[in-house]
Amino acid sequence: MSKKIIAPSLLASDFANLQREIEMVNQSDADWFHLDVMDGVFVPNISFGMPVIQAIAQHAKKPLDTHLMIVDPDRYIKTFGDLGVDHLTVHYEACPHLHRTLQAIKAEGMKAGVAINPHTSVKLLEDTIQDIDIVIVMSVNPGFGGQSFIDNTYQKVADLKQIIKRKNAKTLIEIDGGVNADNAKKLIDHGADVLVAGSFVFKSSNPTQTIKKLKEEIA
Ligand SMILES: O=C(CO)[C@@H](O)[C@H](O)COP(=O)(O)O
Ligand SMILES: [Fe+2]
Repeated sequence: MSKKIIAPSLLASDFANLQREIEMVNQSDADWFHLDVMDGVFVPNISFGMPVIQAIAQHAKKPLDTHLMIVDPDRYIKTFGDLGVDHLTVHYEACPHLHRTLQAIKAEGMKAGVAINPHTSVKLLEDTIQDIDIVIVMSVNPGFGGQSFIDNTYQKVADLKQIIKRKNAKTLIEIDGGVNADNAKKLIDHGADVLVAGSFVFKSSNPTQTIKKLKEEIA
């Protein structure tokens, strides 16, 4: 069985001590950094953008998994590539020419991801799945950390796993939103490969230990 991945979301970290938070993730059992970019249009919130990611990239020693919650993401693909981002995920709902967008991301040397909102069926990815490196199944409505996990995610993960198998694709399934020690193992059992965790990690009293426990939970 392939290695399961934990990606702490810096959205829930202490921005006033960002370097310290990055070092914590560097030293921890976490595998990736998850970076949430929000534009205040696609989602009703604004997080951080290029200058902050540039600063993060200077200190982070693990892959940068970047989740764009923005309209018209094609405008910035080259910029994110130049910043050294490793994975660039766009929203299905924001891309009228998804196949073209995926090719453009790969042409800049990044892994190409597609995120789907809770109301978006995994069936809509059938025709592009072989071109997608990562699918982020949103288990909350995007825009904010600290929300409650939506239960029908389990079924979506199982259905998506079937599509990936049937199409002989190598796509990773990533779950984003409300992930904690209570749902982590069940998500993996349904077919997830990557779990994003924001509040559960950074709002805990010992984030390093929390990451370690999550990793043990899904091992
Ligand atoms: O993309 C998003 C929210 O839109 C996520 O990446 C959150 O940052 C996850 O935070 P928690 O739900 O784990 O607190
Ligand atoms: Fe995210």
